[in-house]
Amino acid sequence: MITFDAVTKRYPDGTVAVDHLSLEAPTGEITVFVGPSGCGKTTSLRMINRMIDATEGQILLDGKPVQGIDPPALRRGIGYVIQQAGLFPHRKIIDNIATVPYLLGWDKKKARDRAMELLERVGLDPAFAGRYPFQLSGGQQQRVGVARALAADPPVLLMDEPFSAVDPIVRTSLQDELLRLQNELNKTIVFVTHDIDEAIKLGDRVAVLRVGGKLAQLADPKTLLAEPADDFVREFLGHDRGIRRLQFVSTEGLRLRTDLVVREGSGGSSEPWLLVADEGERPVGWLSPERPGKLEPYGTFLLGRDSMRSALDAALLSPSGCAVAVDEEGKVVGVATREALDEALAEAADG
Ligand SMILES: Nc1ncnc2c1ncn2[C@@H]1O[C@H](COP(=O)(O)OP(=O)(O)OP(=O)(O)O)[C@@H](O)[C@H]1O
Repeated sequence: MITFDAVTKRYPDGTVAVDHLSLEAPTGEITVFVGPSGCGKTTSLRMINRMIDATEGQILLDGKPVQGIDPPALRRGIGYVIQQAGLFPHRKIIDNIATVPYLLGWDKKKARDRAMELLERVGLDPAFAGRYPFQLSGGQQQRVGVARALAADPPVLLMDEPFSAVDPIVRTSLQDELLRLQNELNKTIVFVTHDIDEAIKLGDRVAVLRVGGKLAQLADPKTLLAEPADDFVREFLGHDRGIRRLQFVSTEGLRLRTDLVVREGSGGSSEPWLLVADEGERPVGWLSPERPGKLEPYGTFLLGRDSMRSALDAALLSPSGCAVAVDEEGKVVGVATREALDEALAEAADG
């Protein structure tokens, strides 16, 4: 657990970057610091590993003030990932990853074995081990940065805008990868971003900071979206707040119709749309009895696993306005009609 206890940072020129910040980043969870440019996110993060020292207040690591721990010893237990990875350009990937194990005096073979293990863990081809950073894409370098931070298995990981320099598709896959890794590793992670979508996706808890380094709100993403503390947070969350909230509404109890699912070639119905499924019960397309023989596109969501946001998206992908519920194998479970989606939305708005 990392505890900020009334932490203030005043730079020598008088700028107050962080102002009486008090919060806890629980063990094994991802705590995200988010806020507009200059609100003190990076300063807060760097005070944890003492790259910057607090002016007032204390930061405690599992109850021990970090100010009392020698910085090199402190940083051995804290992995650090920055934007654009910050890899050593003249070292091979394997040696970049093994940086901290080498510093800790591990023997070369053990350090390199560990680096190879991590290379795979972060989803990279072992063949990259012998390359240099410039021979990797930005996203691949970022994965190496994560592997390097994890090399000595530190319990704490600090990540400062680690994915902001890559394109949106690579960014999404890096975020997914981090969540997958965290599932296995359960590190205490503090993650800095200015992107609220990233904060909501990754954070178990999200700390919204305002310029002047004051905490505006600390909450889990669902609560943040449902109950912003004030106008600043509401504005920062943006106009899509309602839609984003649907990410946290389950599709589990959604009312489904199975009578609208038919086999190819079946005819005659008074329904405006029927979903055609193949022999293996997989969806093929929507059929309007008015236009026999012409199948229209469909959208699916995984029942109970995907959120209402995905179900709505699936409905919007089809002229039928209905979403197709499937199971883990992609087989049709039923169809959520507009009425069923409406009901669920009304319930979500109430709750
Ligand atoms: N060494 C310094 N000396 C004086 N002021 C500083 C120094 N470093 C940062 N600041 C100021 O402290 C405030 C907080 O900076 P910080 O880098 O922590 O913000 P941030 O939220 O991480 O911003 P960004 O999202 O733009 O990276 C800013 O006003 C910044 O100009």
